[in-house]
Amino acid sequence: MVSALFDPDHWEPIDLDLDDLTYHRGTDVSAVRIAFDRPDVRNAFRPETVDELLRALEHAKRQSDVGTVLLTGNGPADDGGWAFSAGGDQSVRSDAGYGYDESANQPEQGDDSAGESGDGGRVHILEVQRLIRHMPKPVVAVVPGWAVGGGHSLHVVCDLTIASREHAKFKQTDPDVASFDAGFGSAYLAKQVGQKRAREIFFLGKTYDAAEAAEMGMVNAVVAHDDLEERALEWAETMAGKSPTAMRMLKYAFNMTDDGMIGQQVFAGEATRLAYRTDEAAEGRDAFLEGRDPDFSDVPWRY
Ligand SMILES: CC(C)(COP(=O)(O)OP(=O)(O)OC[C@H]1O[C@@H](n2cnc3c(N)ncnc32)[C@H](O)[C@@H]1OP(=O)(O)O)[C@@H](O)C(=O)NCCC(=O)NCCSC(=O)CCC(=O)c1ccccc1C(=O)O
Repeated sequence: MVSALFDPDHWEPIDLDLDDLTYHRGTDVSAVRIAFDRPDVRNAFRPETVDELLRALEHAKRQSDVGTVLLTGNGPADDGGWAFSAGGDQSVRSDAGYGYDESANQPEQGDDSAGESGDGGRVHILEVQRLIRHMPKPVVAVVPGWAVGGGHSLHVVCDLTIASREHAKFKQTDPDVASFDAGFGSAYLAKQVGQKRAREIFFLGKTYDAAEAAEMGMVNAVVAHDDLEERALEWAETMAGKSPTAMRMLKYAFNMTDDGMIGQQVFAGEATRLAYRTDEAAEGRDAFLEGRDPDFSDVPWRY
């Protein structure tokens, strides 16, 4: 069983040789489902999990017939607990970051998905955050249980969050374990819930249920636990019916005001891609290739 909330009728597996995640593609909806699959540690992520997330998200990004990414956590654990993710796996954390399991296969050198391991530890969940942020399609956090620490930050950076009424719980333990997500996990959270609330979440470390999180503005919808994935799939179907270009441009427009020059660059890249489709662009390219001056005389100065 993948997860008690997983409906095998709607999904087929994608084989990326994953151990810490499951990865599926919708059979009748143009969505993928990526799920943490370490329920017995509340879906905490270790470096191997993060490498796999980077691979799965990059794969999802490149599927031009996939409109939505659902990110969730499988469950329940043997003790009945549910989790989206409890953040970085503290059992493999050292003073250099988070370490790989030495007894297992490590990423090969030159494997881009693994990145540089530097002095032996990794703190590369932030690369996952950036991939979600720049994903040219919506990413939905589907939260069936705990979203804690770095797991909380992941739901914050997703475009939408849908949460289990009965089991979803939101909590920031970063300062309890001497960690601090000083980017999207905190500063962007403050844009969602306001400065006082964001500071309360980090400084007091209280636990909030789905209804409280929705009231604060960091959760879009609270759904009966058993209906969680079905509702997420309905959202994916709704979004699949919309213009892919409009959705991509809107996502990047929402990002842009908070993302500085990188936000402008990402949005501008998409604008360039659209401009490349014009006759004007073809004329510029053809003139260069034919060794002549470009003739833009037929191109109107639009207003
Ligand atoms: C999530 C809890 C609140 C759940 O509580 P409860 O339901 O009572 O279950 P437990 O009995 O506590 O846990 C069950 C089982 O899971 C293990 N476990 C839970 N969380 C983790 C974890 N994060 N790491 C390792 N193991 C975990 C727990 O030990 C139990 O195991 P048993 O063997 O059965 O005893 C509660 O579990 C809890 O508070 N968990 C810790 C949450 C936490 O502090 N997370 C880490 C925050 S820091 C972080 O996430 C890294 C931040 C980060 O990503 C980052 C930030 C800035 C720069 C870079 C990075 C980066 O790249 O990493």
